[in-house]
Amino acid sequence: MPKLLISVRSSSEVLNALEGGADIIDVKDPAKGSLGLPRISVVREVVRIVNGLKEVSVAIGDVRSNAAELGYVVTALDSFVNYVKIGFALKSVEEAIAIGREVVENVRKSKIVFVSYADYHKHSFIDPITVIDVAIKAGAQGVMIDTFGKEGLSSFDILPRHYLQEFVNKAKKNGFFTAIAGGLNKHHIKDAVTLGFDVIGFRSAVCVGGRNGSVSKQLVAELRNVLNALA
Ligand SMILES: O=C[C@H](O)COP(=O)(O)O
Repeated sequence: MPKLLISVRSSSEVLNALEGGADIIDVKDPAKGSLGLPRISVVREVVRIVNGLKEVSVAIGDVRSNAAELGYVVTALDSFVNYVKIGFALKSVEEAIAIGREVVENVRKSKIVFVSYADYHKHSFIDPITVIDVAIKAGAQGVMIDTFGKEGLSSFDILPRHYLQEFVNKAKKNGFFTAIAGGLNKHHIKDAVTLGFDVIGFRSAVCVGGRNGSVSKQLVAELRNVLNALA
């Protein structure tokens, strides 16, 4: 059964996510973008509350250039979180490979997830299947699709099913685990399972008060129940 990833923006949301049935607590700052880098103090507090009971991932930004800070960020996060997610908000494959290598070379224990955007076309970013090629060259462990824009369209609204299937097949053939998020709701879970994604991620659908609101235990539990019913 795929893992249920729930994104939190503060430690006060963690218990609701855990008690609702999340498998992965994903820390990000939604006010700073799709994969907004959270403050390290928030990450530390989340890790303390999760206390090893579940996995923790951290988003390190919708990266647009090979900034020197990247290596420092992943070095700081390595080993105390399970996954580090980096968003490739980039137009150049060569730059993406250089950034991917910078991240991978500075991480020993955490798993690296290369995130691409379903709405890549709108922003002229490299597309999700090309990001798998970047992951092959740079050496990540997982690949993920999310949306860059958070104005309502889901990854399933934007990308055709055959594209998503090709993404999963190519990723698995090359040994990567796969994740999908981006405006998903409970009615997307069955499709994500059928396509073979290993992780399904949510934020907006489990928040009261929108994406910048707060995680509801009941809304997380509803997703958990849908997932369990498909097992
Ligand atoms: O990594 C998962 C994302 O936080 C999903 O956010 P969203 O459901 O608001 O698109």
